[in-house]
Amino acid sequence: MGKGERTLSATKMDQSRIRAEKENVEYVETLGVHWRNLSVHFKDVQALAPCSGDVEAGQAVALMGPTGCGKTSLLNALARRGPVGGGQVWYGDDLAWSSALKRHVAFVEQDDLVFEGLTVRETLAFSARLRLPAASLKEKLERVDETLKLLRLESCAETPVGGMGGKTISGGERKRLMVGQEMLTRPRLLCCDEPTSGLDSATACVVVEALRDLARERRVAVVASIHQPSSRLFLLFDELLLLRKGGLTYRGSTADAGDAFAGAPFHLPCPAAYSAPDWLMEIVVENKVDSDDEKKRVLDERYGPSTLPPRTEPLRSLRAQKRRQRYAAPLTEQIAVLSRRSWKAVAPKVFKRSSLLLHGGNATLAGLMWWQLGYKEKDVFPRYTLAFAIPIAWIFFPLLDALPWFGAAQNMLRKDLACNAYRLEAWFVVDSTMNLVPMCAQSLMHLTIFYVLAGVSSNPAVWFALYAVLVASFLTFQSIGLMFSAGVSGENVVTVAMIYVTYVFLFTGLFVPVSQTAVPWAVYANPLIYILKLSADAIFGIDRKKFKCGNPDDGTLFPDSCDAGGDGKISVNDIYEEYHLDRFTTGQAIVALFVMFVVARSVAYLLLRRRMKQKERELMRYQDATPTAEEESKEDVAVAGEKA
Ligand SMILES: Nc1ncnc2c1ncn2[C@@H]1O[C@H](COP(=O)(O)OP(=O)(O)OP(=O)(O)O)[C@@H](O)[C@H]1O
Repeated sequence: MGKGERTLSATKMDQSRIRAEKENVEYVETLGVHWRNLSVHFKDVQALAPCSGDVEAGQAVALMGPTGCGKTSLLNALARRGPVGGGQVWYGDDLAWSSALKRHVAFVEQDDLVFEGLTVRETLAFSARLRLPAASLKEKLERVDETLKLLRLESCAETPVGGMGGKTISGGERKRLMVGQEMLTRPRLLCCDEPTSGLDSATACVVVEALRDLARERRVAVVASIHQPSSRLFLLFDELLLLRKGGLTYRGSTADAGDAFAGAPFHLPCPAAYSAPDWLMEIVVENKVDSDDEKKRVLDERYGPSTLPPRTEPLRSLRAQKRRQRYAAPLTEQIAVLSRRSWKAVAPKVFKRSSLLLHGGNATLAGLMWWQLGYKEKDVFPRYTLAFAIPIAWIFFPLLDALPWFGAAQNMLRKDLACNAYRLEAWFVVDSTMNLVPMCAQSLMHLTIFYVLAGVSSNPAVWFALYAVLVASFLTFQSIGLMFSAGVSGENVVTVAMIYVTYVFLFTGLFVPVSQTAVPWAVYANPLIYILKLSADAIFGIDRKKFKCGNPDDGTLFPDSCDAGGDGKISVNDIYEEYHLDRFTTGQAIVALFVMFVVARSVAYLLLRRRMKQKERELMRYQDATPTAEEESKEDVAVAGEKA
């Protein structure tokens, strides 16, 4: 690190100290983590056998071991994202876990969850805006620049993170971006779950170099689980914690690890053809280090849970006068940032070629079928069916479009909610509304083509009314789709949606009179009948044109007007009567649709909330259910006393 950079980070530390003092929060410059006899259980499953260790500030520590030995469980316990079954854990010199520590501890998950459509800089900027408390926008953007530099992401800052076709960032850059998102909050302890999984060894080295630099330059305590590292990558770490199912197998410098079992009673020197990490993994996986009682005894003497002294002095909680607000950004800022983020994903869909072709093609085909309707008796029935044909696409597509909504968003949502980036309500309103924008544009194009080709009316009010019907239609059916998406899991969601679509098309009263069905109320619960009514109101009611009777010898559906004695004109009232369009009023149809929209959207939100809250509650249980400092100190002294 150059002199200039050192001065820069010294200034940053001073700023952090001043900010902490202003907020009357205890300033934490570094934060190692220490654990003694720590174990993790899930009911009867022991996920992590008792083990002890330390990760000091400024150290990069690798966590290795066979699959299922408890690496993730250990990381989760240290970052309080999972249960701590037993033993002691403390932070820094003497801090017990408390919710005030949360902001100093970051966790990088195994999955690379990025919001497709954003660039690297935008991803960091949106995270900064949502996750940095009370800093000005300028400060937040400075933090983004600093993070880009720190993780050597400057050269790809303007490259999309994925999803838009064309150039996107590499796997290694993605991993560094994940670390960068966590580094924005300047944590003192960083836990990474398999940050190199899926990367080739050269790219993995770049990621680990970034972690090591972070540890050295920023005095962050870094602990990362790692699979099959190359020798070069392995030696980038200062220390190794090697786990096996029964506990810790090695704890010490990575440089000495290869020969740790060369002597008696193990006699397992690293063969010349092997790299140290490969050799260590092999002897652990094949149980070569604990194959007899003598080896077990020596292992326990060297690395067993009681080889590091427990803490006997009381612990204390981090002093934080103000109770921190749960969300760093106010609701308005959350909505503004989420809207911009969502818009980035939605904007390319508005004029997506395939969608324009689909809806333009459908409208043209339909327009050719209902070609240039007039106002004669023969046009009455086509105009009636037109009331059905115009909104039909805006029932199907919004419903089907909404089905994958929750499945696609849930992982990202879980990650963002876990770090309190925004409220679920804010995301729900913004995301579901933004997804309507492409529909608004495409339905407008669809209606206009269809309208002109079919010669619906020269009265622009008819066009406006029909567009309003389409908006009502996709609002209602999108809400119903969201409800299915949030409430029904897996493949069943498509099955349920298809059954619902069948119901919507059958229970209209068009095929069998309502009174003759076994469940007449089911017709009235069908949103389609209200959409049909409103669509017919626009076509006949707003236009209010009379239709010229045809030749009476051909037969007529409107004998009162067209047989002898009639005036030769079919009125709107005759049409309403013939097609039972006066079953309910326009006002009743609007109210019914509005109620259905509100109910479906509210149920969708409640179902989503129920699903997300289960996970969130679990996390909060680990993060917030903490004994007071006094209780914890008593407990720790008692544990230490028992051991002594
Ligand atoms: N929530 C849970 N409920 C029940 N058992 C669990 C749970 N989480 C983990 N386990 C079990 O605990 C053991 C340790 O799991 P953990 O994920 O910590 O291992 P790991 O070393 O990280 O594995 P991998 O390298 O495959 O990711 C495994 O046997 C796992 O099945």
